[in-house]
Amino acid sequence: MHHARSHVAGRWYESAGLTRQPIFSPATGQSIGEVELIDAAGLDAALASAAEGFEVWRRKTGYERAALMREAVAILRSRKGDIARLMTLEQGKPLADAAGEIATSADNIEWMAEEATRAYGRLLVPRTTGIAQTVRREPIGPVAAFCPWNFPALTPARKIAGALAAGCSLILKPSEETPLTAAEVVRAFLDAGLPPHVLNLVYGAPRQVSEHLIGAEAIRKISFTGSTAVGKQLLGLAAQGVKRATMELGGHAPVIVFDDVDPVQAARQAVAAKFRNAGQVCTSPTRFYVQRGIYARFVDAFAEAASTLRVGDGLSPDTQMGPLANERRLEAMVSLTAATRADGGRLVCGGTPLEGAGYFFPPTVFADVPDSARIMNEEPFGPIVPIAPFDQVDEAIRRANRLPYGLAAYAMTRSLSRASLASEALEAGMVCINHFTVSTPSSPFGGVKESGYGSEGGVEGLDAYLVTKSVTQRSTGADLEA
Ligand SMILES: NC(=O)C1=CN([C@@H]2O[C@H](COP(=O)(O)OP(=O)(O)OC[C@H]3O[C@@H](n4cnc5c(N)ncnc54)[C@H](O)[C@@H]3O)[C@@H](O)[C@H]2O)C=CC1
Ligand SMILES: O=Cc1ccc(S(=O)(=O)O)cc1
Repeated sequence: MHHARSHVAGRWYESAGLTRQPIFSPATGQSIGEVELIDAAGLDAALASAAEGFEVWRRKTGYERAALMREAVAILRSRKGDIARLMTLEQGKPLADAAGEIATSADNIEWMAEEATRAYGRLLVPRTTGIAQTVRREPIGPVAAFCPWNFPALTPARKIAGALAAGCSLILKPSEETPLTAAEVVRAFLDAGLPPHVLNLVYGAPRQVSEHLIGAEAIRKISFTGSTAVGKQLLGLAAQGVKRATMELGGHAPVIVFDDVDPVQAARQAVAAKFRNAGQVCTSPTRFYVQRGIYARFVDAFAEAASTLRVGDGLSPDTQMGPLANERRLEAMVSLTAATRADGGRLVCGGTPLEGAGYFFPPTVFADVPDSARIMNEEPFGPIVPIAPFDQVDEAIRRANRLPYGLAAYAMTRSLSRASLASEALEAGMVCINHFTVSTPSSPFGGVKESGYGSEGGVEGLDAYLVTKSVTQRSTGADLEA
């Protein structure tokens, strides 16, 4: 059995009477261990620790921070196989995807470590002699970072990387549903020699933890990845203390497939992206608008590729799509399938939960889904996909932009002018043309509209943890001489 507990002020946190919560394997529905939920005293200790850690870490040079981060990267890479197994066990995704996520996490930390040496300020040209004007970039302060369960390593890694590179300390609250992987990411930094107090790890009742931490004076910035609904609550709390926030919230990514592409190739490429992590990805290609000339062939090819995906336990090497991460998502898929049928969608494949233990739902494809359907408006966050035809280019763009979300958007075309039009007109923080890899370590990851604001990754991901100070210094003049 596995056991997860908070790590506060340089120690694994222990206290009598802490509530314990089971950790479930999504592949079996059975408990694989427990996570201890921190109490208020533990949160206060984490706050004091983060304040102390900030004073230590901000004084390190960018080169010292980078060296430590690179050491953590080496440790993560050396433990990739073991951590990936834990991730698959508690989250469900196929082992190869879990290993890929650890590799990507390491790449992100490595890239941000290099960026730690480039947090340049500016030297301004003064208007008066005897004046030196500089712009300094300084770490914002202790950060509270909240992560969900769909990317149990990458989301913590991105937040830790940006904060540490900038010189901030952190209190990280991963999802209590996938606590084991996040603990291993933190352990890599501790084993690399990160000074105590710089990175605190807490598991707890989410609302209690976020209210306690965001309301505390010590915390200067929050970073949250999760649903738009929870993001709005946390933003409200942050506003009370005028605290900076990075918000990576929900999405409902449109995919516009123009009639100049090969529908079979396009469908196969889209299937691999759509069912990655069983569709539980905020940037998942979600609503497909396919130009009428290739619509029928695209739907057929999509359904064929989707229905031949091998669904099973992520620990099995044959598995291409694992279970949903928790029972709530399975229930949500059953409900959304019924709603999409009732809303006029034509079921092409899937639609019924797989028999047996675990939270398995098959790749499910609906065609002819009207924009009024619930699934065209609510983030499905699972392996169900609605497809609809369109006729005119401007119609497709308008329908793609009609939701309050703006995280990722995709277009497939061989036409340069259509590609340029889509890049410009789609209201999203990330646009991909003819592929589905929305992010790399150097690219800013973030959304617009109700998908949030701020970015992780890229130079923007470092900037998110820095404040700007303008310093004007006059050389000592005769008037000040003793
Ligand atoms: N942007 C993303 O990557 C994610 C988006 N979601 C969205 O949320 C929907 C529902 O997901 P659920 O986990 O069932 O529900 P949820 O919205 O309650 O939770 C989402 C995440 O936020 C955390 N959370 C919830 N309340 C919190 C609070 N008061 N303070 C701090 N953290 C809090 C949870 O621990 C979880 O990790 C999904 O269908 C999807 O639309 C969920 C996970 C990740
Ligand atoms: O849901 C969050 C999320 C989405 C995408 C990626 S990736 O960069 O495409 O791996 C990671 C996390």
